[in-house]
Amino acid sequence: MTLTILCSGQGRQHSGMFALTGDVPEAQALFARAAALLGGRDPRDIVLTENSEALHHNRIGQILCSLQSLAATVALRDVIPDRIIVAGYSVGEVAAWGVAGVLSMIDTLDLVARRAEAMDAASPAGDGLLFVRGLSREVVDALCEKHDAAVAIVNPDDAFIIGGCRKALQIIAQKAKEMNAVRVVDVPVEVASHTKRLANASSTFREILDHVPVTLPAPNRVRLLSGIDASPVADIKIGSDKLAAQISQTVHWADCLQACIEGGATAFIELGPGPALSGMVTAAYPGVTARCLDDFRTLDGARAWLKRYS
Ligand SMILES: CC(C)(COP(=O)(O)OP(=O)(O)OC[C@H]1O[C@@H](n2cnc3c(N)ncnc32)[C@H](O)[C@@H]1OP(=O)(O)O)[C@@H](O)C(=O)NCCC(=O)NCCSC(=O)CC(=O)O
Repeated sequence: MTLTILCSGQGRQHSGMFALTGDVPEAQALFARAAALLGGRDPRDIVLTENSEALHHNRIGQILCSLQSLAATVALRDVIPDRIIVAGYSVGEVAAWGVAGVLSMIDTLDLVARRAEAMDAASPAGDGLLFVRGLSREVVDALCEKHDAAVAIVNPDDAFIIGGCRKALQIIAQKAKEMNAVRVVDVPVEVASHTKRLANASSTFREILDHVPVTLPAPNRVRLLSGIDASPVADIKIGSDKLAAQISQTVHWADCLQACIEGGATAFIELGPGPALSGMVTAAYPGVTARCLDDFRTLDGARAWLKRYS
């Protein structure tokens, strides 16, 4: 039995997201660091007091999502097995490096903040992401080419995240509906992540990575995957190149999940806000168990479930 930990990307931040992790003593240093990165405001207060729009601003969103993956990991550390696969979706890939022990958790949070700043600096105002399910890759590519957008993330089962300026995304959404796409939804993310529009942010982030201590390969029984090609991350230079490149290159998430399955994954837990990734696993691999932290009412419930795999 092999457990896979999935670290969420932006989009599902919510007021109750720290209900299980906020009081965990081992996570207090992480909450304190996140507060320092958020201008002295405690992330637990931010999620309770700010509206949904504020929680989905790029920099705040990246910090909140990553903080939750890291806090949940320290909270559940005693029941996380040594042998795991770790993969992160979008900004979750940086958190995955922290979860895998390749970066210190504090460095991970700092890096996420710097990544967000580089992306905000590089991003034209009014950019965003759109979700489309039910059209082929060829059709989606053609729509993107025509309207100056690009496939940001390839999800399982003909589901795509498309990045571009909101005006272009509106036109693509309309056309996709006319073509009978099964589902078309705006994603509450305010940058066109994983598209060439953020090429400058990749370069900036690559330089930043050179100044952070990285321990690669990961500990013996930890397999860490790269989002852009689903291969194991084993080398510092190549790994850093890919982690920076993913800011402006398509993430092949369907391939990543398939690599987890081929690597022996029999159960998945999503550590982050919301059920987006665990839901994708359940839909794409019906025989595999997938849960997210938000499925549990208590940390003890999550712990009991994880004990089956430790
Ligand atoms: C965009 C979404 C809200 C779309 O989810 P939805 O649930 O609305 O849509 P969906 O198509 O998956 O599911 C709709 C219905 O179809 C069903 N369904 C699911 N999979 C199916 C399949 N393969 N075939 C047929 N039906 C399927 C579901 O059960 C659901 O049923 P029913 O309706 O019966 O329930 C979600 O994918 C999401 O939250 N994604 C995470 C956000 C994201 O992608 N963020 C980008 C990160 S970028 C980032 O992080 C930037 C950075 O920093 O780099």
